[in-house]
Amino acid sequence: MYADVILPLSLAQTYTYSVPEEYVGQLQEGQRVEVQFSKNKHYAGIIRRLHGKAPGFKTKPILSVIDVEPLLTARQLKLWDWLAEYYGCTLGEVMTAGLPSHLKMASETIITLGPLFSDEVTELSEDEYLVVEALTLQAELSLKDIRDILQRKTVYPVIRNLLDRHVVFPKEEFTDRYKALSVKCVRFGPDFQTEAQQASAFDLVSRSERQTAVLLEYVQYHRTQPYVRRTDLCKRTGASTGDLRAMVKKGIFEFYDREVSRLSTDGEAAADVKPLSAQQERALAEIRQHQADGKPTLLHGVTSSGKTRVYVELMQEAIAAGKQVLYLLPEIALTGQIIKRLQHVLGDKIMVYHSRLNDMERVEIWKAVQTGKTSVVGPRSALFLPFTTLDLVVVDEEHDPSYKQHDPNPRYNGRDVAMYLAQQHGASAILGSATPSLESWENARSGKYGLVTMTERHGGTALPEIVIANSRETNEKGIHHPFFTPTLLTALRETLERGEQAILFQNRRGFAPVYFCPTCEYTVECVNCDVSLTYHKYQHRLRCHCCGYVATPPELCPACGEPQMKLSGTGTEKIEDELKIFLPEARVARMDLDTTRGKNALGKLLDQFEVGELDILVGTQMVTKGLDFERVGLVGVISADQLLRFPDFRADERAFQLMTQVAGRAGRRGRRGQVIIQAHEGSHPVITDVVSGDYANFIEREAGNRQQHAFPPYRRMIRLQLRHTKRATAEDAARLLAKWLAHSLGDQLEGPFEPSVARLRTYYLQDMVVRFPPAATQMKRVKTLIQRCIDKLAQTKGMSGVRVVVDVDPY
Ligand SMILES: Nc1ncnc2c1ncn2[C@@H]1O[C@H](COP(=O)(O)OP(=O)(O)OP(=O)(O)O)[C@@H](O)[C@H]1O
Ligand SMILES: [Zn+2]
Repeated sequence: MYADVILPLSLAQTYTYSVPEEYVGQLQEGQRVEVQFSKNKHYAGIIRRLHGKAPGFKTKPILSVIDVEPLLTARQLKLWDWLAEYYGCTLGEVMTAGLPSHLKMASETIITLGPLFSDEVTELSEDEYLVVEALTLQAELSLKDIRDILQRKTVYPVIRNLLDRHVVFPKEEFTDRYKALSVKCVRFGPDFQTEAQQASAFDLVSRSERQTAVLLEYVQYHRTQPYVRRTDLCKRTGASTGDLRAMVKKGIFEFYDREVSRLSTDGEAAADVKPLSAQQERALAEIRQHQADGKPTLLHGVTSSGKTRVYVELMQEAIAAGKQVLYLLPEIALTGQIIKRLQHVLGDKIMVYHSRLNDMERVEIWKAVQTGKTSVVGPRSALFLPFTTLDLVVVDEEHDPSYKQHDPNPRYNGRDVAMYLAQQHGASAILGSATPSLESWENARSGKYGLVTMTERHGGTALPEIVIANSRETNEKGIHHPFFTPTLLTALRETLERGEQAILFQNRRGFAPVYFCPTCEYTVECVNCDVSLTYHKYQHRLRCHCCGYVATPPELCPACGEPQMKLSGTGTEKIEDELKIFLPEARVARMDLDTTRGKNALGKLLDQFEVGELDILVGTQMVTKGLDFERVGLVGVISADQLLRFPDFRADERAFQLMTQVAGRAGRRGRRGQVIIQAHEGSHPVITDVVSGDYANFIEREAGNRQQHAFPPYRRMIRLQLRHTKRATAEDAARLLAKWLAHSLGDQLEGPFEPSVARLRTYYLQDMVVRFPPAATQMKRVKTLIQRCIDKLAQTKGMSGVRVVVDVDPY
């Protein structure tokens, strides 16, 4: 008997091993087994198939069985198959993306003793004991070391047991594992424990209306909530922390820190949700109709129309029926308010899966999901969890480009995989956005999806007023500023005077994207990539935004020796910097990749903005995503032209989405918000549609353009990228491959050509693009052809080192 095993490698789909007599009858698909790969390398692989067909080579035996029960469900294996097939990658690459590293073990995996380990952990087997003893002496060991220590070939089952019992840990996740999050809460002080004492507290505060209100609210709120957070109490009564402190001084209250798990709300009771508005009721009824017809729904609701409340209603229902829900979000939106809102109403029934979790937390969620009782909110990686009773899949902000994984394989689109997953489970699916992607809009138009629209903002607030400021505008002295028009500055001042907040959007981080010599026009470029280095003022460094290369800015021009290097272009850092000159009093913070790298940095920033410790938030596209703040009165788009100039067939769509989304952050409650878009080309049709909020007009024109120029979704698209460290080899390979492909594809093939960044991380790049009609048979034909040609290239003399990256739906 033989087993085809998936290994975390990108060579072949599976690797065949023989099943030793002792394991026959024990093995199942989806189980992990330990196998030897090369001479010295062991892996935990996953059984994909068991069969009796001997391969044409001598097989190695399976060394040990790691799992008693399969780790992967049959559905997951099918999903993996589909991903590998559709996106043209290996199952091993899917495995690498889909399994928490805790569950992948390989010879080089390093383990250490867990910090909670004490000698009291008994019931260690003899082998386990040996490992633990070695670890107390040596701090860390690789699985290979352990094989030597135990003097046996197979150590994975031993390690698995130790991992499961948290005696040992894979090393990578040692950082901040036990840092529990805590929240400040309020409770009665020791002298106010009885009802009589509590009644007397009212006398103590009778002179202060505010404190009386706080006390009253506390008593009532505490009836429904096991814990009362300080911030909640302040919010509900309008009291300040100072008011509460005064009451602590009187001994009535005391503050305490309550630890909360980062994974769940720790059994906190779910709160009641607000009743649905008429618009939400109607949307819900329509969604149910589409569900009954077995169709996914596209929920197109303007910004702040209250789409989340609609999802929550459906999620509650599914969860109450004992089923699972998967709520997908773009990664960046995950830190914030939406999580709080979901947990507020769904309590510990929903867990948050995101990239900032450590591996142990991931495994914890994996196991919880496997029981079929836990629902999940997460980014695209949550699609790989072992759902068993999935009933509803929500894809929020479905238009968001970050659903696509660009690198490495599998280069999948989370939204599209979500649709497959939903279908696989017979779950209903909802895609939501204020600016639906053209693909989804087209699916709705063709009747494949049901369409539900919400045109009003919740609470009847008007959509913000959008005005265009000409970038060339000068002030009263005739002076022109490169990125602050007088219109924007005036509006900023007025906003702050009203006590409101502002958001400024510029899609470029750093201080200035170009550092050049005005004398000879030399531009400092990355040594690894064909891009100019971005100047970061705060660190006084030049950085490559493609590969991370860092350099000190040269004082003299490296080409001509002139000492007057200059900066050009505008990044978020520069905007933040210059704001200090125009608005010295304003409290400004920046939100981009550079300021949000730390584990909790982003959450902290958003909290500060929420409670009003900041006046202006300057940021990249991060600030456009799903933020819901009460007091944002103004949104400024620093340069619309920059968004529209992007060299991509989706540039217009992206620009429309970004501007509409960021505009939607303004005036979400109460006063109507204001949006200022700075542009040279203010009459660009995309800007006109953003200003009038005319999605229909925009999308119909966009659909027409794409149809006319044969772009997705009216054509399928596959991009091939060849990479090699020698330019000539990359070019030769590209020419060869293109010749073979063109033979069958004719003018469906474009290229080869150099992409706009022609060298990346020391590799020279050559691109080609295949566009073809969307029939499924075509897809199969093209992919088979591509694979054949790539195989042929690999066998061509001198070309074996050329890497070919296949990207299906590369957008
Ligand atoms: N039924 C309701 N009762 C009370 N408040 C509501 C209700 N529905 C929505 N809201 C409030 O309206 C605001 C906007 O809702 P929400 O954030 O869900 O909008 P959205 O459609 O997701 O917007 P965006 O696409 O801009 O993210 C939120 O502050 C939310 O709390
Ligand atoms: Zn670089």
